[in-house]
Amino acid sequence: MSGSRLDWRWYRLRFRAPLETAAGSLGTRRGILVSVATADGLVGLGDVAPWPGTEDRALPEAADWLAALRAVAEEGEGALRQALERVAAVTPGARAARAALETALLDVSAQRAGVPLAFWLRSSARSSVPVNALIGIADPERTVEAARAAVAAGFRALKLKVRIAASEVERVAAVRRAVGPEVQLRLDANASAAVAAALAFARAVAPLGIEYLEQPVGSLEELAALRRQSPVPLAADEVLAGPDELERALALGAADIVIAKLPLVGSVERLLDLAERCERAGIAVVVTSNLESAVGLVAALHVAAALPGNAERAHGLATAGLVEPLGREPVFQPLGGRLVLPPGPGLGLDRTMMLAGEEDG
Ligand SMILES: O=C(O)CCC(=O)c1ccccc1C(=O)O
Ligand SMILES: [Mg+2]
Repeated sequence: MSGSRLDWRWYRLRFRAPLETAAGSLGTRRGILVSVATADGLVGLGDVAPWPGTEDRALPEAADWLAALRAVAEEGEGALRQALERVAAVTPGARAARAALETALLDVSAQRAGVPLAFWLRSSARSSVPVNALIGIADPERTVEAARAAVAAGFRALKLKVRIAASEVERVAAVRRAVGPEVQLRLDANASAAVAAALAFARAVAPLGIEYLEQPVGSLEELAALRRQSPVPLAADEVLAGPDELERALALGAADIVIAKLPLVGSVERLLDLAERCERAGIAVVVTSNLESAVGLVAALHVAAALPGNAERAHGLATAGLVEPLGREPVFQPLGGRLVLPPGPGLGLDRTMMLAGEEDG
């Protein structure tokens, strides 16, 4: 038999505690696990994990996009690979599905070559990646406690979710006092403020030594305007969701740092190309999870390990512990502030373990 098989299963992740952000509180998230089984007996995996909170619209788009490729997969793996290049992925759901299918096919290729996916993508990849701890919005005491615990566990970078408000400056200052001057602090405001308020906030936190302020305002134009005056470097995240937004961000000079999430970019290979371009333009790329299952998280880890640029830059991948694992999947918990690639070929996941499990979502 020369055909391949494309399958998928809906999942639901439950947060151990709600994650509070300036854009709202997250208690669950849904996604779709994708598998490609090849004629030579390999199984590749991918994760459809659109922006949390957009699942109602994006997951049906993703499932429709996958359904259109199921018959192509039966013609064979080669036909599926060609279709992946040809078939447009216009909607956010289709882009997340495209990222998942491409991940599954790359997983298969790297397994065939007998190397971890990161090394299949780039021979000079690294086998571990520094990561930032993620701390949601909470009162100052709990924030400081979480920051101390993260530093004690070996994290050298912390990302605090913040609101753009005068009261938040004191919370950030309390963290800086608790962790000392060496730990990197990143602040993420999730597109919640206007330019004037964001500028006042940036000026107020600048003396605390902030690595960057992530997406304080909603649009690229606002980010560009803010960046002309902000004493703190700015990162673009949710504003990059569209297919051409990174081009616009570069043209506008909207960001010092680009946050790259695989389901939003829609392609591993495109993400790596964009990262090359950003690095040449002096813009740092930080890969983050999208709060997905172990499949999407480990895919992002391989991509982060294959990125060009500073190998010691921390990425936003310390999120496995925030949610209940799906069944018996491995939990990618950082050790000493780093995530280590699983040693096996491809994504390095046990395929049978990932595919067993109830449909949910
Ligand atoms: O960057 C991290 O440390 C974790 C990832 C994260 O914060 C995130 C996860 C899902 C959706 C949005 C975001 C975000 O950066 O705003
Ligand atoms: Mg963000």
